[in-house]
Amino acid sequence: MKARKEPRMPHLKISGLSKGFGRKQVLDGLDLEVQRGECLVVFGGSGSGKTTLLRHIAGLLTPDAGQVWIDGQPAGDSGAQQRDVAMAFQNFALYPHMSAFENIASPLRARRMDEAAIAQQVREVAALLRIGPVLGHSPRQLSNGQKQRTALARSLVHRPQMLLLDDPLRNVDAKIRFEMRIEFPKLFRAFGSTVLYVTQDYREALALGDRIGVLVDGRFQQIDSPAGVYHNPQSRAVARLFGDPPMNLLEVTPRRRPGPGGALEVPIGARALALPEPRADLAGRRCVLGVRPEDLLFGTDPRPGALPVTLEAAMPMNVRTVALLRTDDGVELLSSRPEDPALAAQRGHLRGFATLAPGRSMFFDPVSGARV
Ligand SMILES: Nc1ncnc2c1ncn2[C@@H]1O[C@H](COP(=O)(O)OP(=O)(O)OP(=O)(O)O)[C@@H](O)[C@H]1O
Repeated sequence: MKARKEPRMPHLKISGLSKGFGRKQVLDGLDLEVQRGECLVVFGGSGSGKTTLLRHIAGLLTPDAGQVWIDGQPAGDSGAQQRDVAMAFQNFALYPHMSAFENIASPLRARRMDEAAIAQQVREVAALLRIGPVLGHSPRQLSNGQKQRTALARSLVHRPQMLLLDDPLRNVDAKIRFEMRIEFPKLFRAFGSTVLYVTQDYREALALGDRIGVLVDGRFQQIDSPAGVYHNPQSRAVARLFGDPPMNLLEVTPRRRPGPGGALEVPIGARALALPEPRADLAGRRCVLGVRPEDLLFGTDPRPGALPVTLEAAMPMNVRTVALLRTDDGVELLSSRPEDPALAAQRGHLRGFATLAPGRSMFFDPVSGARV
């Protein structure tokens, strides 16, 4: 007889979680499942409820409704201490009177571990975080990056099964943020912890998440892989949260192009832009067209179905060049392409044409914002 495959129990399961403070509903029937060893990034704007969610998982808040399960056990049944959940906050405060070693050792001392085991575990985690040489220093002798690593070592040292990180890179400089973004995935893998990682920075979310939960209005609007939220957003709200420069969003009513074939175009002012995808279902329907700047192509050669535009300005941005285009009716569009010094050096206005990259346009309902 064949063995039946048991469905894997999620390490963390949240269903219908609701929480309000006064009249403000912060979490509104939120659902989530996270597998053991997974890094789920909770991404949302300031005040969207990210910290409130982590505090429920850590057992520091009681929900108004709904439930948190850890390993299939209702989380309310045991205190946060027993749950093997570690939480680290934005400011990562270190004890100022203790050395880096003692700061890292403090959770182990609280567990009454013996000295030899403490020394070994502290040294192991310090080696992984590359702070071995500064373990004897006090916090004021550490650079900001070393402080950050020390604080992180303190939350990882007892190898928590679940690690809740509340925007840990918010207050560090760009260089450390970049370094840690590269190192975090390796560290998380080395420790095997399930990680819930809160951030307001979409680049951090894309870099770190196995999956990203996009928190808007107290619920996850989409929980998906980084590629999924970026290339296949299920709503306008999710689409506009990812990407810099942001996605072009235009209210349009697609119509059939003259001639045979049944292809569509979107009128923009007095002209129209041909749609490369077959979306006959959208003919005559008012909707919002979403096009990422990298999918709006600019060139100086006329092409059938291209939209005449004027290049107003081009600026370098990271290793890309972003062009601000304007249609003859004054509609502004952003187009981006791999670094293009000739375009970036362009002075004065340049006439040209905009076209859509095939298969990359998205459409949203103008009222609900849902993908159509
Ligand atoms: N204990 C509390 N009492 C009253 N209101 C609270 C309390 N905790 C949080 N709030 C409110 O709930 C909302 C969500 O707060 P929360 O800290 O969860 O947001 P966040 O997404 O983590 O924001 P940020 O990214 O800015 O830290 C905010 O409007 C906040 O003012």
